[in-house]
Amino acid sequence: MTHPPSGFRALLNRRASGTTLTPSAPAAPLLEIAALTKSYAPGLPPVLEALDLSVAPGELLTLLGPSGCGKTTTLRLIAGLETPDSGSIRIAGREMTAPPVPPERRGVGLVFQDYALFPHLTVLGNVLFGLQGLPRAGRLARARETLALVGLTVFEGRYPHQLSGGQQQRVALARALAPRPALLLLDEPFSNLDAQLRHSTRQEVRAILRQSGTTAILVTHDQEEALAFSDRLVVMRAGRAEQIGPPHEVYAHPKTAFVANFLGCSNLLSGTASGRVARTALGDVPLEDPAQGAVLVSVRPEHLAFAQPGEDGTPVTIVAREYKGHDVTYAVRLGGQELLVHTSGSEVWPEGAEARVRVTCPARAVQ
Ligand SMILES: Nc1ncnc2c1ncn2[C@@H]1O[C@H](COP(=O)(O)OP(=O)(O)OP(=O)(O)O)[C@@H](O)[C@H]1O
Repeated sequence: MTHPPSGFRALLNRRASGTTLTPSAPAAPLLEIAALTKSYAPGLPPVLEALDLSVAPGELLTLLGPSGCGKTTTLRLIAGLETPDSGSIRIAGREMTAPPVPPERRGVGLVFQDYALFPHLTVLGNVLFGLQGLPRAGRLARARETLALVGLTVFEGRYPHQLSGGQQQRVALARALAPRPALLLLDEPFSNLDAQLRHSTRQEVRAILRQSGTTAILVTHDQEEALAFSDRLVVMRAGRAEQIGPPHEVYAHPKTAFVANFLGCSNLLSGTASGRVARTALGDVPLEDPAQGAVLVSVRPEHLAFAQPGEDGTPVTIVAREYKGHDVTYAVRLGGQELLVHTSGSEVWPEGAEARVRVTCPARAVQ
């Protein structure tokens, strides 16, 4: 759970003109972070350790990782709400850390989990609040334009408590977008919404950001959200970026056991590799990349299937079944280890059954 930081009001209060940053060249990164390190107290291990990150203009990047890995701290450092111990943050080519640029002059907008709307202001009033630097006529036009962008024109006279959670989050988005920030930071913005609303709001927000060409960083610990939302994602672990890439690449080619299990789930088997094959408890498993010697092999549950009569397979016992309609996940026992097998819903095996499984795709050797 994250709350609006103390500098939030300052960010909302920033002048809408004159502080908005535009990238100097379209190809240059909009945000560049280099060797960013932060500890909250002397003697404690750093919360962020030499983090490198770059975000292209218009890109939607997600920071994904377990609680406490430093996601919110990264956003707070970018926004200027925390000071780094060392390292550099450049937004649109401008160094933000030395000398420190105050939050309200960074061209950064923020959206939080709990919306942080002002309850005594109408929807329009909330959006206008972020535009105090513009002439009154300009403010009204820009606020209404942004409310139209998020599809809330008809609600402009309502108060936050008269809106659904998803609508409130779109007001918060409008308020953050109205001053045309160079970079939008979204800190777990969908976590307060129920599952269905979370899904639709996420899609709407993504479409709005795309339509407005906004560069954004989303913080989440929800892997499905990260996969669906981002152009690239950063899997963070203990203050470091463990792997960065487009969602499908990171999912298909995890470099470490941590990434394989944090983004989706994976069966990890120890084995001995010789070129493109590893000998494991599942037999000889084909490898995507050649390796030698002792390896840890990651096999996605959807890359295991039950062998049909006549097909080779390793004998297993089915210990549990989770039927989900369109598909089924089985836990199977193989020696002393339990593996997950993900199959289509058309194939239903009873618990306790003896079956055989086979690997259907080349696997990854991970660190
Ligand atoms: N103001 C602070 N003072 C001291 N320690 C802090 C402070 N803020 C965060 N921390 C610590 O820094 C670490 C990283 O916190 P951070 O909020 O960045 O993690 P996170 O990945 O965003 O976690 P979550 O998903 O739970 O929000 C945690 O161990 C946290 O307890």
